[in-house]
Amino acid sequence: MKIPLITEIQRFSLQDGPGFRTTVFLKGCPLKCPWCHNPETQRPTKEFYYNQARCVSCGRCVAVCPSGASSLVQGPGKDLVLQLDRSKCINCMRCVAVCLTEARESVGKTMSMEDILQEVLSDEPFYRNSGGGVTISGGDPLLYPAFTLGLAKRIKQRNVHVAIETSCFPKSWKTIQPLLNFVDLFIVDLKSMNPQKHADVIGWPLKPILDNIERLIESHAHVRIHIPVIPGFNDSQQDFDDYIAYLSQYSKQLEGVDILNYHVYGEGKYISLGREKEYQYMGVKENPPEKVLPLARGLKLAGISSVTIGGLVGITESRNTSSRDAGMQCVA
Ligand SMILES: C[S@@+](CC[C@H](N)C(=O)[O-])C[C@H]1O[C@@H](n2cnc3c(N)ncnc32)[C@H](O)[C@@H]1O
Ligand code: SF4
Ligand code: SF4
Ligand code: SF4
Repeated sequence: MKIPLITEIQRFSLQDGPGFRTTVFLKGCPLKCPWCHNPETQRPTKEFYYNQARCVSCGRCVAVCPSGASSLVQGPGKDLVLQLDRSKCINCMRCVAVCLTEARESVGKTMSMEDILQEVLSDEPFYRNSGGGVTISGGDPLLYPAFTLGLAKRIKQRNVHVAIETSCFPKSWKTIQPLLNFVDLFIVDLKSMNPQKHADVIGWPLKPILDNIERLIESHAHVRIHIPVIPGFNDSQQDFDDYIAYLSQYSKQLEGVDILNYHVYGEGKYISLGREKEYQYMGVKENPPEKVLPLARGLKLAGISSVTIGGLVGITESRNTSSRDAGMQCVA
């Protein structure tokens, strides 16, 4: 079984499903959404953040670096400054271990299934009181189907609600089907309805994703759709109409749709990972919330009962009640 690194276990999360949740972020994703706010979860291997503001140019990392990726060079004044050449880095993490100021921070932790379970189940009483549970996210949990299945099973054994947040990318339904018995809610991201744009920009075909959504619905799984609305990518009226036309076919079966307006929270992480050059959205302004209202209204008019802008923030529902029945924030 392929075991993922964990980038974070986020407690008291309100946006990754109903109620109070703990979200487990797995490291690794085969898609390449250029706006992704979790760039640290894209690569499956360990890497590190470098926060220049915390660096005191002590040179400890230079002394241990086996590849010459870290060096001290003359700065603009007389002082030496640290220079980091990530192209030489072999991710040995020695520099992280010796840095005393936390200018270097490791991303991706090795954890056993038992460690993860212990941490996520420590908030069981909060889940019961709020109708919450555990969300497995990333990266993409379906990159690690056996691990995700194992984790979901163990959490379900404690009668705790399990959600997974995924782009549903696998080309084979066989990867997803075994999860049906152990996952209470599939939160599926639909990044574009345009097959060409989907393949060109995200690097993955749209068709298998739509097939998987349809199979989930046919299997009576609880499904919420996330639509990230990204400036210049899928925020035109044509894009909105395409989403509405497709999702209206499933208006009665879907739990709901959450519209996620693009935000810039990932910017600092791209810089700390040394990937600012590949982040095409650096400096791109967020759309005003009213930009997505035509999409929200269109989805409501198409008969989708639960449509939110921003996700299920603060929703309370009793356990074993689907979010379809919950009193959630509705728009339009
Ligand atoms: C980081 S993804 C992880 C789970 C899975 N890989 C997916 O794409 O659904 C979690 C959610 O964050 C959303 N997201 C990613 N970057 C975003 C951004 N810059 N602004 C708004 N939402 C974003 C995605 O659309 C998805 O709904
Ligand atoms: S060990 Fe830390 S503080 Fe010292 S030079 Fe390296 S990054 Fe900067
Ligand atoms: S992780 Fe990279 S920069 Fe740090 S010591 Fe190892 S090779 Fe050098
Ligand atoms: S699929 Fe999710 S985790 Fe992967 S790049 Fe896209 S938004 Fe990020």
